[in-house]
Amino acid sequence: MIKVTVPATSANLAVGFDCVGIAVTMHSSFLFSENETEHLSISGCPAEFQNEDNLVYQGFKAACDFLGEPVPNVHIEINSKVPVSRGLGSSAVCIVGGLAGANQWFDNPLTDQQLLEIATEMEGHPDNVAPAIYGGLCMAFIDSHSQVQVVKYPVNRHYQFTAIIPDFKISTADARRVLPKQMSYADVTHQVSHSLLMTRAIETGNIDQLHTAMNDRMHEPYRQQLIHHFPEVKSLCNHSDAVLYVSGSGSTMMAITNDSDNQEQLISSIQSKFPQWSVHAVSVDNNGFKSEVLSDREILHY
Ligand SMILES: Nc1ncnc2c1ncn2[C@@H]1O[C@H](COP(=O)(O)OP(=O)(O)OP(=O)(O)O)[C@@H](O)[C@H]1O
Ligand SMILES: N[C@@H](CCO)C(=O)O
Repeated sequence: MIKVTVPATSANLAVGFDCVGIAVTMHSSFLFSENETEHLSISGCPAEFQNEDNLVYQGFKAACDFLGEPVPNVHIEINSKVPVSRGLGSSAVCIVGGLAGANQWFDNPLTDQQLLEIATEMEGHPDNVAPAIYGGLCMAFIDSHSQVQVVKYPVNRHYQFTAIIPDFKISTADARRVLPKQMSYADVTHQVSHSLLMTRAIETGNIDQLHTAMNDRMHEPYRQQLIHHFPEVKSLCNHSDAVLYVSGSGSTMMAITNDSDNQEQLISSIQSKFPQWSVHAVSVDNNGFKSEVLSDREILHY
């Protein structure tokens, strides 16, 4: 039996739309085993995803196709801690999980770069799949030769991340539909300068610079209409000196602090104002996905 563990990812970091994402310590795991009765069965996820269209299976199949191998009859057990359509990269987690499961099945012939290329094609943009594969804060883009380039940036160890997860979904497709088709030169200049400052402030731990940097003009102004209570959350963050951004395409909002008292104060203020939401303190996952073949003894523990 094969086990793959994949971290959730938080994309965009405000001014890094479609090219920056960070892996965090919230994980989903996937078990792959031979299926002796049918070509596919899936357990552990909502019934609506227990079919051929399941993204874990689609990833599994894509890797088999890439390798020119017949798709094995498989049972997939999903244990997902990453909420669906909440801006924490659940689709990227599934795609990377399926690709890595098939790769392990055939003794890992694919490199991480090849997994990245296939995953990016499936997801449409690399900002979630890159950190799910490599861990840490990744800047990733498709270059003029159609290759996916990735650069990892350091994250200052004094920062704390808090995922504020509302009780409603926003699908990425819906959140992309509200975006304008064009930007002015002035807005592009704003975006480039602020994203450079963002990566620098993330590295140095200068939270004042991070406040200045995370002022997005590409997507957050348009997506805030989909995230009820964004202004109230922002105001609570201001009281705790926390920087706030829309994680991926929402609905999760990610807060960054550099003082643990501020983080605790923020968590308790969000919990009392929005008791139906979940709030998680998370750290950076620097490793990315992990795949392994479980021993008989380990299988017994499942
Ligand atoms: N546990 C799961 N089991 C099966 N499919 C899942 C699971 N979690 C997510 N998915 C798939 O991922 C889709 C959600 O992807 P979507 O891009 O809308 O949101 P997201 O990836 O969570 O958010 P974002 O890309 O903004 O971080 C679901 O419709 C489903 O196809
Ligand atoms: N960069 C993507 C992340 C969500 O998949 C977006 O904001 O639409």
